[in-house]
Amino acid sequence: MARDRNEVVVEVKGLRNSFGEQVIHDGLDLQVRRGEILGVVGGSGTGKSVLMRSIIGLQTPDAGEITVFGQPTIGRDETEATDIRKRWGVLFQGGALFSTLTVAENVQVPIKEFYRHLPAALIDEIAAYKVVMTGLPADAGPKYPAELSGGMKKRAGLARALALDPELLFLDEPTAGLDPIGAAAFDELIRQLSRTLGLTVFLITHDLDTLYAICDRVAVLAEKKVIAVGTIDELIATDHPWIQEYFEGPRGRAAASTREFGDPASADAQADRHPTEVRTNAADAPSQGGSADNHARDAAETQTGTR
Ligand SMILES: Nc1ncnc2c1ncn2[C@@H]1O[C@H](COP(=O)(O)OP(=O)(O)OP(=O)(O)O)[C@@H](O)[C@H]1O
Repeated sequence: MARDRNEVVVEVKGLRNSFGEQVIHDGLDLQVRRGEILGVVGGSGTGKSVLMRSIIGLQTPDAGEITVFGQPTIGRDETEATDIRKRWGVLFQGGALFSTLTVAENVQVPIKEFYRHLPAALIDEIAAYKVVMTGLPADAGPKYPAELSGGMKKRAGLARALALDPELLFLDEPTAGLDPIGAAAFDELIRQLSRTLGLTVFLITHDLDTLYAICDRVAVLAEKKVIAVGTIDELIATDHPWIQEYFEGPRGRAAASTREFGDPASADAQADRHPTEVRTNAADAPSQGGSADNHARDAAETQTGTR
């Protein structure tokens, strides 16, 4: 049965997060719709990763409501939380693979966690399929992360995120650290997978090329909330200074010109837009909190949470 592309898959209402005196989010609202690739941007330290961690249950907010697939995620008992978690995959910043496991074993971690009674041969087969699905050569399965290039590590992390056939994919800066060709290839992979598998994608990025190439809508974090959501053209039409500087500055213009000169991926993305809504509020520039040790933190989370 065809799925309603206006269905809200993730809904965040009135989110508040703080660390001691530092308030990260206050009154943050956001919706992610079925089948869209939603880019999430904002200055460093504006709380993009904390938002993602709140949605996936790694961060307990001070206040607010979060529903995923129509079900509240805060305060659920373990069984209910597990049932929801099975339906999403996460690629953390840096890939966060277990360094002592091979690629195939990394991909098997969530399968064994959630479906421990599956026969070993079937788990092997599923993992091998996911490895190939992300464009890795079949012989990458027995390799350790240290033997892989940066781009291959990202693909291995993506294979693990896809292990359970998720409907919803969270990606935290997936192209960070990749060369432009590798980044464009990874963008294309995400776009293809999202189309083929009907995935909904929540994608944190600083990469303007990624936004133009594959995102249906973009949410801008600033001033402790989501100050605007819409297509890039709609965002550019707003007069918020950070949005203007971001999209109309030299790097933004360079990324836009790539689109204008016929990048096929972005042309498709533009042609298949969802109905959009643009909201903006106060015109102040966003706060620029420092964000230390994100990579170490994500790796630590992966050690405990597998995704
Ligand atoms: N566990 C934590 N304890 C204390 N402060 C934290 C914690 N997690 C995040 N922060 C702080 O919250 C703020 C937002 O962090 P977050 O990692 O979400 O930012 P970000 O927008 O993803 O930044 P970047 O673009 O640099 O990755 C930062 O100031 C960060 O230092």
